[in-house]
Amino acid sequence: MPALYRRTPGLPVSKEPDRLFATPLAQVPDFTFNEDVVRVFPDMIKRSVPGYPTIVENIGVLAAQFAQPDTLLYDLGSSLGAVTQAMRRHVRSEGCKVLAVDNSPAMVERCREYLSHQDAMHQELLPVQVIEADITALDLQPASVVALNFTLQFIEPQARLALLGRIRQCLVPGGALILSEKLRFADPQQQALLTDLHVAFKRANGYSELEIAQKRSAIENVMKPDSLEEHRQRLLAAGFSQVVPWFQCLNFASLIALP
Ligand SMILES: C[S@@+](CC[C@H](N)C(=O)[O-])C[C@H]1O[C@@H](n2cnc3c(N)ncnc32)[C@H](O)[C@@H]1O
Ligand SMILES: O=C(O)C(=O)C[C@]1(C(=O)O)C=C[C@@H](O)C=C1
Repeated sequence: MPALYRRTPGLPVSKEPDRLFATPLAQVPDFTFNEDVVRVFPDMIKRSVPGYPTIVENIGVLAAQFAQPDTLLYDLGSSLGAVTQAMRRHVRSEGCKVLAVDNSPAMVERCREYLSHQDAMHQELLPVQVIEADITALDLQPASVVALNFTLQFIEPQARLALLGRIRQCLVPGGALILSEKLRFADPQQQALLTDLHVAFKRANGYSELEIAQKRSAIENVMKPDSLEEHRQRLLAAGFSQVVPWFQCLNFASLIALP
C-alpha cells in the first residue's frame, strides 16, 4: 500500500483511489458495499455522482431549516456518514440527535471511525449514533429530518412504498424527507442522452471505458432507478403532501418531500 494510504490510528483513510474495476474481470460480480468498496468509497462516489459534494453539504443546510427541537435526524443508508457529518456541521436545534443507519458491517465500522475523528476535531456537535440495521425493518421514532441519499435505489422496488410510508408516519410537523436518487427517464431519447452525458462525466473524472462498462454490469442487478414521475407518485401515495425538487445534475436529482 502506498505511504499516502497507510492507516494512521485515529485518522480515517479517505484518499485511496477507486481502481476496483480497472482490470478485466472474467465475470463481474454483483456490486456490494463490502470492505473493498468501503476503502475507495469517498473517491468512487465523488467521481460517479455528478453534484455529490454539493448535495451532501446542502443536505446539512436543508436539515438546519427543517430540524425541530427534541427530535431525531435520520441518515438512512449512511455509508461513511457524509450526510451525518453535514447535518452535524449545520444543525443547531436543541435536543436533536442524528441516527446513521446502514446494513453493511464494513460501512458501519468505518463510519464510526470517521465520526469519532469529527468529534475529536469539533466541539458542540449534535450527538450521533451509528446503527447496523436493515432500514426496511427499522422501528422509526419521531423525526424531523430523514435523509435517503442515494439509498432508495438499492432497496427492492416492491419494498420502497412501505418504507416511504413508515418515514412519512415518523415525521413531525415542520419536518421533511430529503431523497436523492439516480433518475431513469421514460423517454428513450432522453434516457440515451443523459446516460451518454453521465458516461462523459465519469470519463472526465478519469474512469476508463473498461471501468465504466464493468461498473455498469456490477450495478445493473442491484441498483434500480425510478423516474422523477414514479418518485413523485409514490411519495404522494406514501402520504407526503408536496414533492419539491431542489437539485438536479445530469441524471442525479434530490427532492424534498413534505409531510
Ligand atoms: C450509495 S450508498 C449511500 C451513500 C451515502 N448516503 C452518502 O451520502 O455518502 C447506499 C448505502 O445504502 C446501504 N443500504 C442498502 N440497502 C440497505 C438496507 N436495506 N438497509 C440499510 N442500509 C442499506 C448500503 O450499505 C450503502 O452504504
Ligand atoms: O450510476 C452509477 O454508475 C454509479 O456509479 C452510481 C452510484 C450511486 O448512485 O450510488 C452507484 C454505486 C456507488 O455507490 C456510487 C455511485
